[in-house]
Amino acid sequence: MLKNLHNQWKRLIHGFALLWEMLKLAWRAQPLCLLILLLLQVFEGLIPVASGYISKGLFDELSQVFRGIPFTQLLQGLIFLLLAQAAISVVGQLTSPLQDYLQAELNRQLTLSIRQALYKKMNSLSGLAHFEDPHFHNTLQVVASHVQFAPAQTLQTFARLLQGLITLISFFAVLFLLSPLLALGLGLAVIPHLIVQLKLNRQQFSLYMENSPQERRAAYYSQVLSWIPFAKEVRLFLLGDHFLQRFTQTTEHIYEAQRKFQLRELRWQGLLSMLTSCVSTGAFIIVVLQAFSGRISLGDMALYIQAVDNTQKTLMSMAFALSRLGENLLFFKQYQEVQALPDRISHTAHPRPVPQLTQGITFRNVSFRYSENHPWIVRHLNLSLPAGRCLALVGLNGAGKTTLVKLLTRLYDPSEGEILWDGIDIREFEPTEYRRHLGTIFQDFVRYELSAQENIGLGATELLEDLPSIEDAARKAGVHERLSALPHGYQSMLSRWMAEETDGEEDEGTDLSGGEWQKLALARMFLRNAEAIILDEPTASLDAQTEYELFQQFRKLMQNHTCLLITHRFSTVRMADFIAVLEQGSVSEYGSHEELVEHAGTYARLYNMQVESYIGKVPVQEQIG
Ligand SMILES: Nc1ncnc2c1ncn2[C@@H]1O[C@H](COP(=O)(O)OP(=O)(O)OP(=O)(O)O)[C@@H](O)[C@H]1O
Repeated sequence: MLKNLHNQWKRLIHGFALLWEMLKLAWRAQPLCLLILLLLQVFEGLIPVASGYISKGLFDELSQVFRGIPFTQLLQGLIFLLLAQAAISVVGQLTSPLQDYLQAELNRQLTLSIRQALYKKMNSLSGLAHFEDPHFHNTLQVVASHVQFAPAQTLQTFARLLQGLITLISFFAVLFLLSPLLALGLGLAVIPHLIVQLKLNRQQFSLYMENSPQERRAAYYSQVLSWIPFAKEVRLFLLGDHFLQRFTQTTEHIYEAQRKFQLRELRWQGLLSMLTSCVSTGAFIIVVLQAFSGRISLGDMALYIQAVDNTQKTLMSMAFALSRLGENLLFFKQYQEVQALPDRISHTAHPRPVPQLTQGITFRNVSFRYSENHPWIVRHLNLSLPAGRCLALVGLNGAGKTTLVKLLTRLYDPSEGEILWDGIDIREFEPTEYRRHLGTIFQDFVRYELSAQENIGLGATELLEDLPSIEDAARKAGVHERLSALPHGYQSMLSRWMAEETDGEEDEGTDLSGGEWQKLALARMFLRNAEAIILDEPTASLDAQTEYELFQQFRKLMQNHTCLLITHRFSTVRMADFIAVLEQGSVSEYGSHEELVEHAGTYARLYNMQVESYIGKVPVQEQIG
């Protein structure tokens, strides 16, 4: 029991420490608003006790009339009391809208600064590991679902607590003067409330964490049902009802857990309300008996009855506010957890400047697995990519080609071994600085729901407004003609979902074909003009002729660039200076196309299989000649 109380106490202290942190953020966001709000709360907290004293005065005046004192003698006091009551009422009414405005302004600033800090933190995580960790997403789910309202609610609740505390202290002092025992009894009656609320808070937090994966699943199903990328397949595979059923089942599962918790809460609150009623009835009886025995005046009785009533109500509302506060502070705790996450990519205290690549990139004895519970994907791999040359990486599905790209781009660091850039371990560079030297396209490149110009311009944000450079990049990727012919040229929105007015004209938005999008992604990479180019299946959606033409041009354009190319199309692979075959996590063959064909190993087998599959359609000479 004592240990339990101690734990509850520790949690309460921790809750207040979190609240203090939140108040510091609010102070930084809008100090003046916060200060005025707090002063207004103190003022509002004193109103009930002031009203209580005015009531006492009125009742005492009234009892004097009953005792035969002429009304005219009492008039002056009566007018003063009525004016004071009117003043309190008017000021109370006036401060209410002001309070609403200040609260809203403070909420806006605080929510914005918390969201900014959250996304800044996300941006600072330079690796992918956290984004693929389910625990991280559970935490993020709680933060993301609360960030819109939790800071505001926390402040409101804090304001209510402060106001309640002022009211409580003032009435408590009044009651203490009447009977210290009575005041103590009322004070002690709140302890069970507090213990139960803290316990319920903890259970609610566990409920959030338990429900978090389900919430994510439900959010995903609702995306599948309503987002454009899923619309085609959902309709053609008739998946609508299936996903609706999954969504409903998952949501009902979440609701069931919430229902159980709320019923438990209801039971406890019912019990506590009975306790409160007993205590306040006892207190009323004591006050009334004191009045009947003549120990206190009629006005005193009115004041004490108000004091008992208000103390109880305030205690109840404070206990409720504490539970709200607890819930919202849990959000803040998760937020702090996200803020404290270390980047899983190593950062050196004294990063070295990234030199221009003159010798090449070398993988030296590199091994990698996604986590200790995952199998090795890359094992003791050695590979070199000479500067200014093009290396094609070949291997079956799942051989680890994309994983190598993730290592080279520092989305992950190798578990063992090192990757060298002109002999320097790439971990000695600052990741962002290092990435400026890379131009990378993944097979799952992003189709930004933005204009054509922005889609290319994002390759080098400093050139976002530089249309000639963007057009030049589009020309290199062979997509300039298509983009120029769009209704609003490069300003056309490549989205039917985010379309808006362009140059004062209605733009319904448009979409590109898969191959055109791929060319656009290539244009984005060309705009970057990086010295090392990494292309992970950049041409999967291009037709054979376009791919052939593009690579002819690509070789010319990339003459002085170092290039790592991953593709399953051997017609493209053979254009590379070197080819490496990846098997069972390491390089099994390395050489030029001719050397590897002659070697008659895996490469030759895969190459011949692909050529044979074309033979019926295209003359052999055209394929291998
Ligand atoms: N984030 C991840 N977490 C755990 N395992 C992963 C992750 N990403 C990839 N893998 C596993 O690593 C292995 C290699 O995947 P990778 O994407 O590197 O292969 P690939 O050679 O590029 O394949 P493909 O030719 O199909 O694109 C696969 O078995 C895959 O299941």
